[in-house]
Amino acid sequence: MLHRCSRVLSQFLGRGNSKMLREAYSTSLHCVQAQEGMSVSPDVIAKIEEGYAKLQAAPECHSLLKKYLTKEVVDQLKDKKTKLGANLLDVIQSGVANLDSGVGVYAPDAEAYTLFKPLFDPLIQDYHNGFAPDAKQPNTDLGEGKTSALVDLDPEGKFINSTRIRCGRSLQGYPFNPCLSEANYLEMESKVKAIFDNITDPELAGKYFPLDGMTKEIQDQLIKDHFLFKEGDRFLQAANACRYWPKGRGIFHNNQKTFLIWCNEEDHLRIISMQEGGNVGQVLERLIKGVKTIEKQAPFSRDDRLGWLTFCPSNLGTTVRASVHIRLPKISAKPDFKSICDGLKLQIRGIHGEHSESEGGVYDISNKARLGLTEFEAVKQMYDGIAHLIALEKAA
Ligand SMILES: Nc1ncnc2c1ncn2[C@@H]1O[C@H](COP(=O)(O)OP(=O)(O)OP(=O)(O)O)[C@@H](O)[C@H]1O
Repeated sequence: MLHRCSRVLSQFLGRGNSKMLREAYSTSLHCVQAQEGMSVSPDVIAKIEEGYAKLQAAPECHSLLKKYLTKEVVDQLKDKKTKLGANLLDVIQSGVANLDSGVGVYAPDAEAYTLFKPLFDPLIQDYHNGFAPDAKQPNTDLGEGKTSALVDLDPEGKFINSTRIRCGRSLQGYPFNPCLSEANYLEMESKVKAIFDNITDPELAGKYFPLDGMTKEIQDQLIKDHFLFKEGDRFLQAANACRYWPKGRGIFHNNQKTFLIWCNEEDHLRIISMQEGGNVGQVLERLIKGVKTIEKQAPFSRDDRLGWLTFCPSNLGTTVRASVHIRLPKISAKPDFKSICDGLKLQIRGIHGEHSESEGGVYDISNKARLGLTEFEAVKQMYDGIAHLIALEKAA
């Protein structure tokens, strides 16, 4: 049996003192009793083996999961369990259910990254531009003092609709989605809400809107306007990441909706800065201020090798995805558009985010790698790549 205990500290939360909040936070971390001696049940092992066979038998599947879940890896890992009780099936089930996954794996808790490293390490190396098993994420450098170098990419407003930079953070002391209870979700939400209530900077201050109780109209409008996460993502659902929905989920935003924080979607927190146009420097400057404000009050999980820890290995390290919504009608019509973007280490998505299509010729283009480089370098990768694409478009 897995036992979790946590002490309620609501009497501390909500008071406007960040030191007090931080102390209250750290004394309420979870106590988790290890499950030593418990093995993985035969039916779970059978499902892992069936999953492996399903992937192998699917020619349409090109996920990194399929590439790196070899027979040897299955045999080596199928009977392993983390201290919180997560097994290989928890890691692979989304990619097995969704054969069109690009990555196909999630880490149910932080320990999964080390316990299941024969699967994670080569997959991480492949996704993050060759980040080797002995490589180490550099120290955090969000780009303080350097944002003025990122001048507006599109001062005439011909190509870029909007710019967005987000990063993810996991609250120390809590595992990731599949291992969280309903009480965990609610407790985390109340902790971060107290932190949000404490934001006083006029550019950042705003309000938290829980999903539970939000009208369908408001929710749909926020999604349509690109501010809020979608509901019912089949990749997350199959990863067991949507349990107790909408409990503990929500969005904080300032009045202008240029600084936003998602609570308990894929990651515990997603911190987002966005605005219309191509002024990357301004967007990054606001994100830096926001991240520094939040991290003063909440300790986040960071691994010496993998950097900031996230549920999906594609987000490890910096966790930064810096994107523009951009129209490049001439070059995006060319058959080599994707390979040009690959060469610039850029990822193309549709207008409504991952797994969506372009609309009206607008693409979401961002840095692809998030690990093995600093936060500023990740943003700069997008910045330089987009500057190059705009030059190609102008010349086409
Ligand atoms: N540059 C941008 N301008 C406006 N909206 C954006 C921009 N980039 C992304 N978005 C919007 O943000 C929302 C979330 O997108 P998406 O889920 O692809 O990315 P994400 O937040 O980086 O998370 P993940 O990579 O985990 O999916 C979507 O509505 C998407 O259209």
